[in-house]
Amino acid sequence: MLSLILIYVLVVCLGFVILKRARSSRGHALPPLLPGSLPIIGYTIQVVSAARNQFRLLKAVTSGSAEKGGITTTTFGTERYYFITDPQDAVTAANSCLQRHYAFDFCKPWLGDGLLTTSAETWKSHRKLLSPAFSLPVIHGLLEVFNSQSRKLLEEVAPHDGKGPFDHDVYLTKNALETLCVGTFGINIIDDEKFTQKYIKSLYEIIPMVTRKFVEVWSQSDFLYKLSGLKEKEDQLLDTLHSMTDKVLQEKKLARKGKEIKKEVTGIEYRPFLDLLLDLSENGELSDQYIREETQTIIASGFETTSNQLTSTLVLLGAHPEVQEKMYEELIDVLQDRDVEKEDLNKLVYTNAVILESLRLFPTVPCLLRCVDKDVKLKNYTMRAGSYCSISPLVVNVNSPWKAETTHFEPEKWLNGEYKNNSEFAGFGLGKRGCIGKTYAMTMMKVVLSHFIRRYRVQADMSQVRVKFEFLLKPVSGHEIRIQRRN
Ligand code: HEM
Repeated sequence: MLSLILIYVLVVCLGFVILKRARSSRGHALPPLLPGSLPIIGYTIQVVSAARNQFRLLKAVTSGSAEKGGITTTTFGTERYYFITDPQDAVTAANSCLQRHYAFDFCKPWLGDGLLTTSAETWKSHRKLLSPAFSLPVIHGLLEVFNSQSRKLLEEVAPHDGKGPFDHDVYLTKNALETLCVGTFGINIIDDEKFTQKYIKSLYEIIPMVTRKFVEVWSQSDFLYKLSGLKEKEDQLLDTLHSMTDKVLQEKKLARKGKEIKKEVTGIEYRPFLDLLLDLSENGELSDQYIREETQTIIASGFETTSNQLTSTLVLLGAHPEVQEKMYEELIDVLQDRDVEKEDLNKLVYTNAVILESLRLFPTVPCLLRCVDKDVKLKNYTMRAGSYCSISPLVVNVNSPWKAETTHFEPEKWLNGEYKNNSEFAGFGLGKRGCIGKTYAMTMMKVVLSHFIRRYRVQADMSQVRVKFEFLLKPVSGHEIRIQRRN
């Protein structure tokens, strides 16, 4: 009797899946199947078995789609996914699908309804409100902070000068968090070293918990999540992460009391991020809750991305001494031994190409996941409403098969026109909902590298580098560098 019931349930489930699939492709030819997809269950086995190695999964879907001409499709559970690596289709998809994938909802207990996680309906007004705080004049106003933070970093790593390899990521992460707080929030709360370390540790722990929820489907049930003890752990981590935001807001409000806030940089009126929000809150236009969520979002998205990209860039430079020397020559030529000023930024063309090349090979954000909430017409296919799409900068950036694990690092290609930093370059995302912090990140990374490479000669061995993917692509071992002070 029990086996009959089981067979009946199985048949009903299968019928449901087939019906849903038929509806999701109705009237439109589907793109080629992602290699490895099985009938009915699609890519479910691969996704579930990749819970602890999502990088392998990302690599498989990315190279599979590139091989099949730039777009493939498969299913996971009852849901249809499109994998896009064709550059033009990627731009169309990114501009048409503004709603992020439901996996971002798993971050909501942490980031609330901030810019990164907010729905497509509310996104436009949030973005309009925050954009002025990331404009060029504001970023130019932060150059002093970027320069002094970079000098601080040089002193912090000095004990490793002339010694063996060390994990520079630890120093870059702390420094980038500090820079973000001083620059974007206008306060230094990082005096409390233990507090910062606890914050960074909690961040490193919560990210895998959140990303695993996507593939470990059982943990999406509140009941099972609670039962497994993971909910309690998540709440503890959230306490630490939220206390950082509270500390930032508390200190900032104190610092503003009775103080005239700087209004002008380069003759154009600007407001740093947190001042802009607090001004609006004093006028009653924004709630405290909104400010808290946006502050959390900027902390979460603004420091590990840049530090991570810098970690990879230094490894690449360390493994390519000829590139490093060429960059050093440019830096000496433009800057000699002084700080970076705003007029210098456009003159550092080779340094700029080095950063872009690092973003091409090791895109810190290697996957853009969106909901397809209406039919979207691409060059040769139409994505059906009610499905999901994944765009991978890994291949979009080069329009050729996967190269990220090779040591093929050639910044020159950005200068001779082979690669173009145009609207199809996906290192900072694509289209309207791309990275709001792009100018901040590019400027900050340029300043840090300009100080670092002028002070130290860097050595690294790329052959041992191992990376992982948990929202961000991150080197986890073999990425250590050696430094030697230049004369
Ligand atoms: C190397 C550094 C960085 C890289 C590679 C990077 C990359 C990206 C990418 C690819 C996206 C789009 C994600 C998607 O479409 O799903 C994005 C969005 C975003 N980034 Fe960045 N980012 C960097 C630095 C920053 C910084 C410094 C900040 C803030 C200070 C920031 C804040 C954000 C925010 C708030 C969003 C969401 C934008 C929106 O939904 O409108 N990022 N970033």
